[in-house]
Amino acid sequence: NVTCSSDYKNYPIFDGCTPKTNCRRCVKDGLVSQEEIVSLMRLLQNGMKHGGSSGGASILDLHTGALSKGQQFINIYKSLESTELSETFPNSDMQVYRKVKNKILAAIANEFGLDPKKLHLTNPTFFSRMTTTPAKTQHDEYWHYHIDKIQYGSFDYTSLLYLADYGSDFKGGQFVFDKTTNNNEEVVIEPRNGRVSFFTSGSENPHHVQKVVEGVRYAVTISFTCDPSKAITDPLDWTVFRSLL
Ligand SMILES: O=C(O)CCC(=O)C(=O)O
Ligand SMILES: [Fe+2]
Repeated sequence: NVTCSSDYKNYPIFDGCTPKTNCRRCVKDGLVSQEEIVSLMRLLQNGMKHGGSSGGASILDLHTGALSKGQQFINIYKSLESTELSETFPNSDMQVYRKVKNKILAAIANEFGLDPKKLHLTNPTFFSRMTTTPAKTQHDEYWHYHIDKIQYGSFDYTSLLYLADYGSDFKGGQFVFDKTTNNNEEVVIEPRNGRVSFFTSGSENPHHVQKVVEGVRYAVTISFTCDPSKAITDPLDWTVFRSLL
């Protein structure tokens, strides 16, 4: 448990959801199965084939279609044909993505004693790939100290799902909760395949990612808000998506 910051007061408050006196950090293993990890890695790798940053950090956002490419971002939903899209992101894997998101939402609601209906997915929610390639733009500089609520605004609860193992798939790249005025100790989270870490998004939980010094680090940032006006929807099935074109 950590003492909640007052960051949340600068935003609309949603009773029974907005962190007030119950701020925490939590790590859970075993929530996501190896089979589910395989599906998520397929989505990530298939998507990255069509892009990838020229620097060390690439993202793929399945909600907006944003994909790092070179020094910029493209919208993969606009740049691929609909048949290519359904091959790149099979519906069965997209279903796993939605299911895993719902499991994490349920775990957060349970941990914080919230009604899961009050918690909504928000932007940005994205896959990340971090490598040792030197940064070319600011977007590649993933290692900076930050506070999610300040950086992203809508976030109230941040979750991170790791898709690679620290120590074997990559070296460096540990997640660090930095010291605060109330908390004089750094806490390091070791990324592990299938490990889910979640925490309240305010200044009580400042953090950074150490630079990756070897190998490739894969993760998903899955973000939640209490503000229904900041909610985003799940990516659609391609059969539905295509019928809308
Ligand atoms: O990948 C991680 O461990 C942390 C990423 C992060 O801090 C963020 O997306 O805001
Ligand atoms: Fe963060």
